Amino acid sequence: MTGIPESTASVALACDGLRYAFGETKAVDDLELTVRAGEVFGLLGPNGAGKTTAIRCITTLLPVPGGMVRVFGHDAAKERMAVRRLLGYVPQQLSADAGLTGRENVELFARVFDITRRERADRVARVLEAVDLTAAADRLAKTYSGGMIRRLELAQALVSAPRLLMLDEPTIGLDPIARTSVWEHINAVRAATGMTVLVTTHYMDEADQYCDRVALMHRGRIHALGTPHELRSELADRRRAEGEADPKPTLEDVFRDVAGSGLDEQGGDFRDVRSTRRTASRVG
Ligand SMILES: Nc1ncnc2c1ncn2[C@@H]1O[C@H](COP(=O)(O)OP(=O)(O)OP(=O)(O)O)[C@@H](O)[C@H]1O
Repeated sequence: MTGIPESTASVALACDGLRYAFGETKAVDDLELTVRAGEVFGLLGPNGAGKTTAIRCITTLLPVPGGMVRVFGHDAAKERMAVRRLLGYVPQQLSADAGLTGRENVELFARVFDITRRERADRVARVLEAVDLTAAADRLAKTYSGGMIRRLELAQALVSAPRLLMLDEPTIGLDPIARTSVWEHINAVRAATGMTVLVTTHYMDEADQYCDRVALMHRGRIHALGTPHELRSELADRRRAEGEADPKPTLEDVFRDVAGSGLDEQGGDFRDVRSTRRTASRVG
């Protein structure tokens, strides 16, 4: 942990001792996490680490049975509607309707968020433009590529102008060009609006490149936290002290070092991108 005191104004998300269990399985186990306003924060971990469960608690889709979650100071257990209004959420599962056009999909979300009729068309057009889907807006989503669908889902989440955008594995199953495009759009919107982004990913190279800070989660807890550079440098220093000549650890090396052999016991892997979740095939 960084140990830097955070003023309330600069904190987008605070989890304090968050716990969530499915029966005997402690999915989230005393999670301590602070995400600063305006940063892109990566929550990383192997399959089953507890990332999605934590995200569901933060988004109020699951209750908060133990500990505390605050989004911009609002208690996720007691002020659920206030928290929901501040959040945009792109889940792992498909959230676009293949039988609607891109524009209709985003309009649906605008209605759910009670955006007035007068404002709606303009807002929908603006977020479609922000994710580069203006030209394809009136085509059915089932004709979109995997990358376009992810950008459409991004537009759906952005239409309510969230202050905290939560993305659960936004680039899973996409080719490298589509992955870069999704990240470029996330970054452009962040630069334009100052929103905070919390993202989970199994792609360590993406986390290294695009996240301001990352937390390495394993078995429901955070085991390391810092900028990707800090985490890599710490491991390099340790390896150098152990006699390695010119260590150049990757973020994946850091995670293997933190999680140890437990990773293999769990059968989890950072690159375990299940083909069944391929975005394109989910829609087709
Ligand atoms: N609905 C559920 N019922 C029972 N156990 C569950 C349920 N959802 C998750 N779990 C268990 O809780 C633990 C955390 O799962 P979770 O999906 O939060 O992990 P994750 O880090 O998001 O994994 P992935 O990277 O595969 O999405 C795992 O042991 C999982 O098997």
